Amino acid sequence: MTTGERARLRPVATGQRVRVSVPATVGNVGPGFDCIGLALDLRDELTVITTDPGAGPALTVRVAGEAGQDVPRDETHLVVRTIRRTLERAGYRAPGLHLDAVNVIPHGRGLGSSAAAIVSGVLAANALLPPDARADGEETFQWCSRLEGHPDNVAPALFGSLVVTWARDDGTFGHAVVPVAPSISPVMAVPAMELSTEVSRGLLPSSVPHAHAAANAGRAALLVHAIGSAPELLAPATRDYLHQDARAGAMPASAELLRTLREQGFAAVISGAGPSVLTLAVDPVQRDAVVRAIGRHRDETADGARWTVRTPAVGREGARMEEHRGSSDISTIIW
Ligand SMILES: Nc1ncnc2c1ncn2[C@@H]1O[C@H](COP(=O)(O)OP(=O)(O)O)[C@@H](O)[C@H]1O
Ligand SMILES: N[C@@H](CCOP(=O)(O)O)C(=O)O
Repeated sequence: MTTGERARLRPVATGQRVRVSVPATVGNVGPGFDCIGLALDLRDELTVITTDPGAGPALTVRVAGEAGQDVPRDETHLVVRTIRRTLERAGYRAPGLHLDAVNVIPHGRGLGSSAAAIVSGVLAANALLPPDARADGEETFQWCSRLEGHPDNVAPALFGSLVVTWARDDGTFGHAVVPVAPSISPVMAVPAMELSTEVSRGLLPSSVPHAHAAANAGRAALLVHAIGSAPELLAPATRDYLHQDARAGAMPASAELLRTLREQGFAAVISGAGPSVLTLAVDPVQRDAVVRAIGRHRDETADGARWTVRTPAVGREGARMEEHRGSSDISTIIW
């Protein structure tokens, strides 16, 4: 944006307060590379207030929880950058901004923290705009996907549940939400190490054998059936042929845990680009068995991964956006 264009941006109203909550997401879910994602009930919370810059600093950022010490507090903060870009795209700017973030989603572990940050920023910015300048749901999905690059994270972050996405010929994305069978119980094993999505994507081959592509198509189709109405098929339905082996060298402990769990018949996958390992248990009884199996693996192997095990429910609700008017607690849910 040129200086002249920037000067023409209109300020959004000061004194607005919006709150957004966005779930963690598991990209790929095994064979759904870059196109299937699942929301988990682990949610980042963000409050954004527009302030009068004459009365204090132009930007203040408060962060608690995951990566609280690591993320920047300035204009380079991912949510701040996203808010600014989204306002500018609509012809507006923020006079002064205060952000209050409570992060629950671990960073760089394959749980879609960057998608959650981008979705939070886009929804917050949209709510700060005058109603007639706001983007609708479809436009919001396209813009978030463009900023993030991975619709398999963005779609479940926005809409919840399991979502199948596809690239249209014109470069936009479609999405279809698939209900998840009520008994399905996720188990997430999160290692201490981080792996950036960018680094993990750099390990992928530029082409794959036709037989692998064909086998993968069968498993991805089966996944959509299994997750909705046939959880007993989840183990074969989560077999991937496109990305997990290629990335294993960057996360050997995750690859080893994945192998151990799949050998026991559990539906384990690398979560997103890794290095966390997600298992979709068919019901809560199997979920407890998976947790015990991870515990045994941890005791028997000195892999140094320092696994943390979490059992969040499926995120049946996507992002939630509340707009607060004035100083009262009365809010309107607008997403
Ligand atoms: N809530 C957040 N606030 C600020 N930056 C964030 C937030 N979430 C993610 N990020 C940025 O995104 C990076 C992680 O993104 P990525 O490598 O795609 O991993 P993943 O999305 O799997 O957690 C973090 O290191 C941080 O720079
Ligand atoms: N389809 C993407 C998913 C990346 O998810 P993240 O949570 O690791 O950012 C990929 O496999 O690269």
